Order: sequence, then C-alpha cells, then structure tokens
Amino acid sequence: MYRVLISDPLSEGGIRPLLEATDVETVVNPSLSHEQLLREIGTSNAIIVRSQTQVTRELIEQAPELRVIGRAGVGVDNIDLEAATEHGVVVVNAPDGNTISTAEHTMAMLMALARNIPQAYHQLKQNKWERKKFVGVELKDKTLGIVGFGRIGKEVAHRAKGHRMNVVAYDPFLTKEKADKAGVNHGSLEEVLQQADFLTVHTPLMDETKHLINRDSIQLMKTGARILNCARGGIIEEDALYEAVKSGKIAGAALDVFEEEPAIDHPLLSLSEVIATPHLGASTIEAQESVATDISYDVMELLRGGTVRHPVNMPSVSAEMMERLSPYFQLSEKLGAFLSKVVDGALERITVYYSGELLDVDTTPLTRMAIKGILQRYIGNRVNDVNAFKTASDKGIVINEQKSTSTKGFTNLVRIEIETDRETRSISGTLLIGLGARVVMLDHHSIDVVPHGHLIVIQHKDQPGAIGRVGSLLAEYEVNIATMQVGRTNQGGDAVMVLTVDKEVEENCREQLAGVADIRQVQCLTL
Ligand SMILES: NC(=O)c1ccc[n+]([C@@H]2O[C@H](COP(=O)([O-])OP(=O)(O)OC[C@H]3O[C@@H](n4cnc5c(N)ncnc54)[C@H](O)[C@@H]3O)[C@@H](O)[C@H]2O)c1
Ligand SMILES: O=C(O)[C@H](O)COP(=O)(O)O
Repeated sequence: MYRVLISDPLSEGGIRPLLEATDVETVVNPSLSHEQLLREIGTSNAIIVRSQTQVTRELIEQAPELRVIGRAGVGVDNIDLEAATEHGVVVVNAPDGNTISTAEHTMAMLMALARNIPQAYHQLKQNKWERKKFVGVELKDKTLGIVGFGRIGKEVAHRAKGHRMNVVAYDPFLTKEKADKAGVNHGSLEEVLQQADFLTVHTPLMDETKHLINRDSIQLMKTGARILNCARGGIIEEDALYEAVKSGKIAGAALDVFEEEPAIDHPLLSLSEVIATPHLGASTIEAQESVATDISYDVMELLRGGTVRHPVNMPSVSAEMMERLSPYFQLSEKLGAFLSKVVDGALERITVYYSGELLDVDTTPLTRMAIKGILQRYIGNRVNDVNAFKTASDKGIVINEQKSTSTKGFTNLVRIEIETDRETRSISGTLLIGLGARVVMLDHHSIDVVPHGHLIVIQHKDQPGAIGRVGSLLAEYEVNIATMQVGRTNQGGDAVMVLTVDKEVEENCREQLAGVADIRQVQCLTL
C-alpha cells in the first residue's frame, strides 16, 4: 500500500483517482503545522503540494520512504530539487492544466490596471462617486511587452492581440521566425523594456530570473509604463518597483505574486497605483481540477514503477551504461554549460560530435547531459538528464548527434556546436586519464582549460600588450589569475584569452576590460 500525503488544498474531483485507488492510502490535510508535516512525511511515499508547502531539505531528509514529490501546478521553486535529486526522490509537476487560467488572470489584471477598476470599486463601496479621478487608458494600439514566451506568455500574447495591442516578446528560445509564426514582434530584453506600455513577465523564478526586472531595467522603460507580474514574486525587484511607482516613472502595477507570501502589510500594497490579488492565477475550478487530476495519475504511475509525462528531475541511465559513461557525464555537461554562457542569440540547433573511444558507444546519455548543461542557463533546474531532449524539442531546438573520426590526436573528444539566430559557436573537450575534463578548443582556437570555477573569456586582436593590460586591470580589482590560456588563428589575427580566476568578476571590471583597445568581447562565467 502506498501512502500519499496531500498538504495543500487540491480539487476533490481532481484527486478522485487517488482516493479510489485500492493500493493507495491518501491523507489529505492542508492545514498541518510544521511539526505535523515533518511527522506525516516520515511515513509517506509521496507528497503532493501546490505553492504553499515548502518542500525543504529538512522535510526531504525526514522522509526515508519518500519516492515522489508531486507539484499540482507549474512552479517548483518551493521544492528543494537538489535535495530531492540527492535523495533519489522524483519531482514531477503538472504544467499544462493552469496555463489558460493564468493567462486569463493576467488579462483581467491588465484590464483592471488600465481602467483603475479595483480603485474605483473601492471608492464606490465607500459611497464615493469618483469619475475624474479614475480616467484610464485604452489597450488598443498600446504595446504589450512579454518577457518569457512559454505556455502562459504565448496565451497572453494571443489574447492581447484580440484587444488590438502590439505585442513584443523576449525569450531566449524565441527566434524571429517563431515570433513571426506567433504573430508577435521579436525583441531583445532591452527592446521589450523600451517599447512596452505594459510589461508582463512569464518566466519561472530561478537564479537567472531573480530581479530580472530591476532598477536599471525599469530606467529603460517609458515614463508612465505599467508593469504586471502574474508569474513569481522575485522576478521583479520589489524595492525598485516601489520607488518607480512612487516617483511616477511607472504609472501602475498589477501583482498576483510576491517575494514573500502571504504578502501582508506589504509596502507596495500601500500605493494606490498598485493593484493586487493573493496568488490567484491558477485558482479556477477548471485549472485546479485539471492539475490535480494530472498529478494524481502521474504520482500513482511513478509509485507503481511507470513513466510520467512531466518529470522535473530523475536520473535514468542503466547501471552498466553508467559505469562506462559516467566519467564523461561531467565533461559533456560542463562543455554545454560553458558554450551556452558565451553564445549569443536564440538557440536553433545543437550538434554534438563524438570521436575516439566514444565512437562505438551509445552516447545518447552524454548528449542529454550536454543539452542539460546548455538549457540550464535558461530554465535552471527544470531541465535534467531525463527531460533534456523533450525540453529542447518543446523549445523547437534541433538536436543532432554525430560520430566523427577526427580526434585531433586525443583518445576521446566531445565537440559541441550551437547555432543561434545570430552565430555558430563550438567547444571541444576531452577527458585526460587521471587529470579530468579539459576544454581543448573554443571555436577554432586551441586552448587547455579546466572547465570549473570562475572564468573570463576574452575575444581580442592578437597584439603586443593585450595580455599585460588585462593582467593589470584585474589586479586593480584584486582578481587573482589562476591560469591563462591564449589561442590565436594567426599572428596579428583573431585571438581568444581564457582565464581562470579566484573570484567572481564584478560587472564594473568586466566593462573596463571590454573597453581595452583591441578587445572585442569579454564574458565572465562560473561553472
Ligand atoms: N500566478 C500563478 O498562479 C501562476 C500560475 C501558473 C504559473 N505561474 C508561473 O508562471 C511561470 C511560467 O509558466 P509557463 O507555464 O508559461 O512556463 P513555461 O516553462 O512554459 O515558460 C517559461 C518561459 O520563460 C522563459 N525564460 C526563462 N528564462 C528567461 C529569461 N531570463 N528571460 C526571458 N524568458 C525566460 C523560458 O524560455 C520559457 O519559455 C511559472 O514558472 C510559474 O512560476 C504562476
Ligand atoms: O506555479 C504555479 O502553478 C502557480 O503559481 C499556481 O500556484 P498554486 O498552485 O499555489 O495556485
């Protein structure tokens, strides 16, 4: 008998498959104290949550029988994925069921914001007939900027076009071709910020998107623009938004989500230009029934040893294959991560070439790791070695795997090539026995770099003095250089410098390096 704990409010109709299963004992209790939760999870094989229950490392470590964490919804930022993976607990979500409800809620907020509906309603309820005070703006011919063009972003765009708005969207996976197909304009993040009369965010919350909309980005926006967040608190820097509304730079904001929830006595709520709902995006009868049904089936399927539609983590390589390939896992993932952090533009195609010792093995798990390394830059922990191929194909990225006889003298070689709508870049690496992973080529330049820690990649012209100037500037910022590699195509031609340094490089320092004569580009990354 499997024991499934449901610790957040879920649709009763949706969880019926669980309640009716003869091999499942379902415990529903959405009002457990922290201590009760720790006790209850101790004997459970699965827990199903929405966004309230924080599935922390502490909780996971208290649960020796836990095999599955089910999220009845999209966002998994309340689940410690690292701890779950470490403990072999599969995390699965139900991302399809609440798309429409959240897109509709965003539209409701957009219209309420444009026409001051909550504020006017509030006045009228206090027996005040105010008309002059609540003059709004039309949506027609205004530009809606969308940051994050996934399931919800796309549905919002579709609806905004129905209101005859111009839509401009930014998403690292959105190419011009895909934007044209969706009938929206394609822009960089800066262009979207600059053009938007209304800006709405629909990305997940993760390291890459934390405070994506901050003081600097708000400065790029039109004075009088309006901002919406029906995705996650934390994507927009709340202090910066508060100041921007206070100063009149931003005319108003509509928020469904907050950095800390429940948001009680929140400074933003004291501003009359800010309208808000308490995280209601997915709170419709239809969405709740749909996500609860999806997650009930997937949790049961996993407990019974089957496969699921939306795994969020889950290693799946056979023990035998693991032994042969595991030394290469890290190499492939690091090469992917390295290249993704230097490549510019929307991803279109990833090709992974294998040679030497890797010619006669099934390298699919390595390609999976390479894709995971690449996509993690954009979607964080939501891509893993199980869902990597599917995530890439969902994003319209073409994946190729090829075997090549060109080893360049190495016993094994992995080469990854990424094509974007702007450029094609490549990286090659090898596994040196006893020494570990090495990057041996970046584009056409031979180098020898350990793909680990803080790195600076500098594209420059091969001229005397360039290395010295870089060294002195880094010294001014007290950045210690651990290793430095220079590769060039020919004397006086294009060259690349790859440095490993002992600490993260500040943006100021990067900008100054980029300003040095003969330097074309400076990119700082941490692997
Ligand atoms: N308010 C609510 O109740 C509610 C309901 C559902 C979902 N959500 C939130 O909305 C988010 C989006 O949901 P979805 O179903 O559309 O997810 P999705 O995965 O389909 O789309 C997210 C998109 O964001 C893009 N993205 C990632 N990093 C980016 C960046 N730095 N800049 C621009 N775009 C970036 C991704 O490429 C992806 O296309 C969820 O992660 C969840 O947190 C909130
Ligand atoms: O990520 C999600 O699916 C939404 O934020 C919904 O969260 P909820 O299930 O707590 O309503």
